[in-house]
Amino acid sequence: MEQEELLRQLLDARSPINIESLLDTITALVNDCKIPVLMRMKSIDNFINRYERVVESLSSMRMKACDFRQLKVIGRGAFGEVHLVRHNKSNTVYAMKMLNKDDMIKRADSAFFWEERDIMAHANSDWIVRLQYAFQDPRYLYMVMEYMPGGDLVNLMTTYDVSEKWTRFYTAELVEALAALHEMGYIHRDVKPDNMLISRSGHIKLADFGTCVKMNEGGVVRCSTAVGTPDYISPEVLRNQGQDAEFGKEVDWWSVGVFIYEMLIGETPFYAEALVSTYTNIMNHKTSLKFPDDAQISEKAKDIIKRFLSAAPERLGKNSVDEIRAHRFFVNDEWNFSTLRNATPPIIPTLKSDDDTTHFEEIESKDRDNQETFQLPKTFNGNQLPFIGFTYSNEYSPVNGLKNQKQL
Ligand SMILES: CN(C)[C@H]1CCc2nc(NC(=O)c3cccc([C@H]4CCCN4C(=O)Nc4cccc(C#N)c4)c3)sc2C1
Repeated sequence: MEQEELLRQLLDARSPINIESLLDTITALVNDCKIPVLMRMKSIDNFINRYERVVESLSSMRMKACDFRQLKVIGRGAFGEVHLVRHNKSNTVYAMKMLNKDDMIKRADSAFFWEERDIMAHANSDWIVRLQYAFQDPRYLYMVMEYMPGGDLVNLMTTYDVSEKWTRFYTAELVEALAALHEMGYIHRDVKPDNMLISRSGHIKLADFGTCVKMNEGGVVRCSTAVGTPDYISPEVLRNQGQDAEFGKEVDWWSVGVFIYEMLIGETPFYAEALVSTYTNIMNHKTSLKFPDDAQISEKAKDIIKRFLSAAPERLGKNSVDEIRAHRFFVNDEWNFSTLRNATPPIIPTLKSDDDTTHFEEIESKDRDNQETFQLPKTFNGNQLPFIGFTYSNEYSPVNGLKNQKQL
């Protein structure tokens, strides 16, 4: 029986001792010990002599960056970039996010990517960008994700004057996407147009889950760091900065209110030159929330914005997603929440090819990966340990290969 159970864990993509994780472990150990000062110790020198070539040949057989052709930089974040790439073997185009391990170690910030990896790997939802592969080398983590050729909603808002009809459609899709994420037990905490991407069909998906956090059984999160982008952050997350605060998924519904306002008015409701003034406006939202007199915005749009931009206990969505879906702002004669996925989106991206990037801003690549920025550590720091278990494949991998064998 133990044999069976052990074999099951080796083949289970979610098990910490699945084969991909064990291969990560031996690779990490060799990379962390293969430094001259450590190899003066006999036991380490013997270990490296036995395993160095094993790990080299292993790495040549596993997925690596050069299996992909870099086509274009399509995005940049705090610890890395997203590139449009083409997989040499399948010729398929993907968005490949690269996170710099050195930066994460230096900033002691090397755990946020687990939620992003797990959500995109296991969501299996039309509303969440899918992870095809995750792999790594001594310098970077790589997430190979589906390419969203329509770009993000920031780009859409700067390209078009968004009508209430369009806003209704994108807000409904955002509500469904957040409902799916909350259903998985996560709060996003950084909902903003930059994280809503348009697929080839014109429907949107949530992306960039670095700020996500798992709710506990009570559906709340105890966490002091205020994470998120100032303009979209809810008052309760702001107020409790530093102290151990408890908040729930309603923080995401606040951001939906900011999103609707921004699409209809053209700027965020609490924007101010100085950051501290933005915070003050958010804390005093009861008095600071204003609609410009010349804004063409319907009463029902104003109402839903006010219902989202209210204190947590009475915020729309606090009790259920259905109370959001029932709001009269969404009433229209073309779709409802159950037919939304089949409705015709406002914009269907016109694409000349599968690697068309016209809907993404030009970004020059910061090619910092020249060697000198990468100095060998002086002693064993275990710098590769935080990344063990990150490697994942949505399809063929040693794990699935073994699973498909008859004898298992
Ligand atoms: C402070 N700690 C705790 C952490 C809080 C959360 C966090 N997130 C980070 N994130 C990053 O460092 C990062 C790197 C590249 C791109 C992107 C996004 C921002 C720009 C575009 N982007 C993105 O993910 N795009 C994307 C994603 C999926 C598909 C497609 C396509 N097509 C495009 C983010 S660093 C960091 C620190």
